[in-house]
Amino acid sequence: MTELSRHTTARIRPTDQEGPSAGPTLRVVHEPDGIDLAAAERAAGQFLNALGIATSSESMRGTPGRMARAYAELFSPRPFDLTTFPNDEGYDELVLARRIPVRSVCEHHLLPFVGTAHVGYLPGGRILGLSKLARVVEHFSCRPQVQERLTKQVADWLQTHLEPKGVGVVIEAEHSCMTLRGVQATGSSTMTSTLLGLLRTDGRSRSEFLALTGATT
Ligand SMILES: Nc1nc2c(ncn2[C@@H]2O[C@H](COP(=O)(O)OP(=O)(O)OP(=O)(O)O)[C@@H](O)[C@H]2O)c(=O)[nH]1
Ligand SMILES: [Zn+2]
Repeated sequence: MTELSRHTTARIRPTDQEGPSAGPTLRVVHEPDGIDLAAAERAAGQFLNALGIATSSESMRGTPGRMARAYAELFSPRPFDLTTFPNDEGYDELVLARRIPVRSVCEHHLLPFVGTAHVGYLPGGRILGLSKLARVVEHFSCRPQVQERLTKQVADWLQTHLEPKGVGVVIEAEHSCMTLRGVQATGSSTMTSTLLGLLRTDGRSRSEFLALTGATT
């Protein structure tokens, strides 16, 4: 079973199973392997105590529970409908959503990385509700991640479910594990990209996409 299928369920409602694969009511649900908040709270308390941090004061008594709920929230994306519309006008130029916020957690240190994503596609038979580009980014951000995988998962998922002529994803993010601690490279950011279909193979489309995202060829 792939990483994608293990974590992500895309359901088509029974009333609407006909038409292209990305029909108007494709329900996207993330099913984490199982969140036990009580166990997470106990573990968070032990973790803090093991680091010499007492949790007995009034102001910190609730901290293990808050930690458990905070991480559970970071790992629980909101379900959404992947709404698409027929491309009746045959629009065949780039659709690009820029500066979509990215908030994720690196899987090595469980520290946040934050930045922006530029997500674009060249339409095929259907166009996508614009907000869904940001929802797909959120969907794959809400789990322990590496930026390279996040970038590729967003692109691959759109390619599979929207079937456009091309997809491009560029992410620029600051990893707090690299800025607040460790090497302490304050202000550094990391860029990653995935280009698929015509955005990968057609020189003009590729250059246009990279120019509009501010990335260089
Ligand atoms: N490729 C990649 N690496 C990441 C990402 N997020 C964090 N890392 C890196 O994961 C690596 C883990 O390396 P380790 O040597 O095991 O961890 P460490 O001793 O804490 O390393 P330092 O951060 O260098 O102190 C670090 O180099 C992090 O910068 C990511 O999204 N992609
Ligand atoms: Zn890290």
